[in-house]
Amino acid sequence: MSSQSVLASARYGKDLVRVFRVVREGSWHHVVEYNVKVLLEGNIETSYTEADNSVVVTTDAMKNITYYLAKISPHILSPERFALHLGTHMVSKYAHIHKSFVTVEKLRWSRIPVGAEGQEQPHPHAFVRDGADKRTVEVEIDASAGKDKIVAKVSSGIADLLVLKSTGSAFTGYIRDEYTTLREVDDRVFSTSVDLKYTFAPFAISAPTDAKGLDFPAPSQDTPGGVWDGEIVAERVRTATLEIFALDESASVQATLYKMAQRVIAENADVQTVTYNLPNKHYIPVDMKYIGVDNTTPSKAEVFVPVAAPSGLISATISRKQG
Ligand SMILES: O=c1[nH]c(=O)c2[nH]c(=O)[nH]c2[nH]1
Repeated sequence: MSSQSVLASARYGKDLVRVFRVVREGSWHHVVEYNVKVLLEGNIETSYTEADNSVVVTTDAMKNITYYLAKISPHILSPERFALHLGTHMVSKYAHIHKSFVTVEKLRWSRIPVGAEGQEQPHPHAFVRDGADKRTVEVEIDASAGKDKIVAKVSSGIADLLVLKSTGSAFTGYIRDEYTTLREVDDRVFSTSVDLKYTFAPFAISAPTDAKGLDFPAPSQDTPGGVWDGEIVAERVRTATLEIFALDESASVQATLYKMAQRVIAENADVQTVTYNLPNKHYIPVDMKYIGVDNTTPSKAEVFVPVAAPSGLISATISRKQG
């Protein structure tokens, strides 16, 4: 039995580490809430093949390191930088760990506007969950060429950004054959839950420098508005996505997706590729002919059934043209 199998790959760690951090600037507070995943690769094969736990950094320790860095990292307010800090810390702290994979999901906490109508000011320490969408960051730290030759790959994104428009969307001209029952429409409801991911070019990054490995220098080709300013990029991508969704006279989900992606690439010099996954959440006009009421002609359609399943699923990756 043993000669027939080989350990092809192995990776382990902690998932769903929930952490909330407050940073106080006097009475002006900043807060972040993250769901963190930390996975490691390296010389860990024998823990699988020989029950050798001497190579195991416990997943419990990974959770503790996550909380400790949440306490002391100067990068905690940026999910990109926090993930880079955590990932580089893991490979530099443990000699036999060559790669780390850190995922951070950032939940929305926005300042509550208070004050007289039209003169609202953001509250210094009261926040509201003003959307179910999440900002996501995935970092891969590769130290397999040496602890002084670490390469970082970062991709960021948005998940669960639910949008709907009640006009400004048509769908016509598609293949019509014996399987086609869909009616062509010049006006329909368009709703999707945006899931997108954009990648930055890989870059060299130094290991944490002090004895405890608690800080690390910026990436060598740090550029303003790039991975080091992830919040700026994320806000631009969110705004571009929402604006194109609202303003585009949509010919299809595919065509609107492409316009969103083109704007993301045009506005963010450090973004190399962007991938959108757009479910087409169908809203079907109720047929009321049985009672002599027209609710199916697009201009007369007012009552719809939101259909959870099945949904379309339109996806594409758009890259920056080289050269
Ligand atoms: O925007 C759309 N793209 C499709 O590919 C498709 N297919 C379908 O049935 N409805 C739609 N809508």
